Amino acid sequence: MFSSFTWLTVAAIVVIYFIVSYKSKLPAPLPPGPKPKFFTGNLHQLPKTERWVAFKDWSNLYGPIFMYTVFGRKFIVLNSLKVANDLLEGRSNIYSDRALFWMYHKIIYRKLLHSGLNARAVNNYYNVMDQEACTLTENLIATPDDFINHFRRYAGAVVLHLAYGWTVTGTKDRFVVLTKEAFDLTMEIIGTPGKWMVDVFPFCAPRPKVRFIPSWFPGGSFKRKAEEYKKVLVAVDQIPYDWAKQTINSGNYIPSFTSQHLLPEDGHKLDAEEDDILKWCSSALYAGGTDTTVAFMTAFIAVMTLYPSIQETARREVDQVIGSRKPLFTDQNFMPYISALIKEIFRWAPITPLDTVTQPRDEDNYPNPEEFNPNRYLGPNPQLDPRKFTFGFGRRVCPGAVFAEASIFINVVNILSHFTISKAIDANGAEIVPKIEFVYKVTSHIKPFPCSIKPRTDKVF
Ligand code: HEM
Repeated sequence: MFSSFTWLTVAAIVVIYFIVSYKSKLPAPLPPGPKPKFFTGNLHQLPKTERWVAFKDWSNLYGPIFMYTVFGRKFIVLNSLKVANDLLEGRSNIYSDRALFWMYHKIIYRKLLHSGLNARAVNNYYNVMDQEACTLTENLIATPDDFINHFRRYAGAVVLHLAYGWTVTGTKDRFVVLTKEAFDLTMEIIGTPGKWMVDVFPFCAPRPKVRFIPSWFPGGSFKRKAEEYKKVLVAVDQIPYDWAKQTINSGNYIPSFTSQHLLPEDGHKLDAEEDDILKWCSSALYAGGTDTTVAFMTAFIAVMTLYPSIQETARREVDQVIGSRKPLFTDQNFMPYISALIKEIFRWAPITPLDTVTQPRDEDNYPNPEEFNPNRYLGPNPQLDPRKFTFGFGRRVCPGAVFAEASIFINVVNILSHFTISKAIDANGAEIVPKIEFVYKVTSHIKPFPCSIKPRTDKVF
């Protein structure tokens, strides 16, 4: 017979076993954060523009990892470079996932992207960047106030060339219009938390079980919209890709990311699945490569408008190195101030705010963080290079970083070499100081602002 002591011991072991196994099944605890409201979460506390202001306060209260919610969606913020590096570089195998939309066959997908955009591959695209930079100069001379659209045309043209070997003609170019439409829709869907009922109540996603939600149901318009979106998003994946395949098969094609993978040097033929992934990669290039470049170039013009003495220092270096010739990519090695200027724009006007919004305003790495000052990166004790975070971390790092930096460099130098940027003048003859406001979707942009971009009168080309 067992003694009562034995029974008690067995009972205690069983209870402990159940507690331990129950706890091990519980999800890991979520980080702390501000108390959300029942329906809207922390939306009321999120600033519409400089989000890092709220993030900094929350970080002081809750530590470098905290969480906020918007209409039921949870956002975890890593508010220090150390934490981001530890989790996203050191443990990237568990912390690099994205929403399902982005996870599609990720290994092959990333391999293709990185091999198509490494430094050697990017060499092949210098010519197109150069040609499109000339078109940009012509456009800026013709209609300078339209500078943001000109940047969009530039970025679209180089990326469509890179992805498909397509040459953009005019502003109403077929593929530019198609890809822009798809991009805007994507931003609308994934960039505005809680806009769609499906975001707020994920169970409304158009799965067979919930198809019963009628499209006339309040908030159910996502279903109608989803059909429209699907048409555009399928078209943007398929139409340029089919065109590229057709020209590649005809033998009369411009080398591109698509041709590089459809006709690999080892003669390997893609199977149906690889073909699908390649199609998806090519359209991801547009999504990743255009808006980011436009955001950077817009910030560059804003900074040049606000800080004429920085513009002068930068232009002096450009003139010293290139004189009246065209800039070359190798000129970067001889332009430390321009490199510092580009780094400071990356820090001061972060392009991918969800990844990097707080790091640029981190006082430990950047004393007096609000000040725009390229000298941070010059001299014997340079401050942290913002490219360590602006292009993301670990497995999710931007595959287009080399391409982006080359493209940005050539345009910054070209514009400084050809134009003077200054404040616009109002009807009373007074200078208009542009108000810098950021708009957030997936990327962060400075809102359109007035300025004057005029061809230089002090230089003969
Ligand atoms: C200033 C310019 C750019 C910045 C700051 C930037 C930044 C980033 C960041 C932070 C990510 C990772 C996003 C995440 O963690 O989910 C990313 C992804 C990506 N970028 Fe860039 N990017 C730039 C330009 C470009 C260009 C020019 C291209 C193409 C030519 C490009 C292609 C991509 C692609 C395809 C992805 C997705 C990669 C994946 O899904 O694994 N980017 N970019």
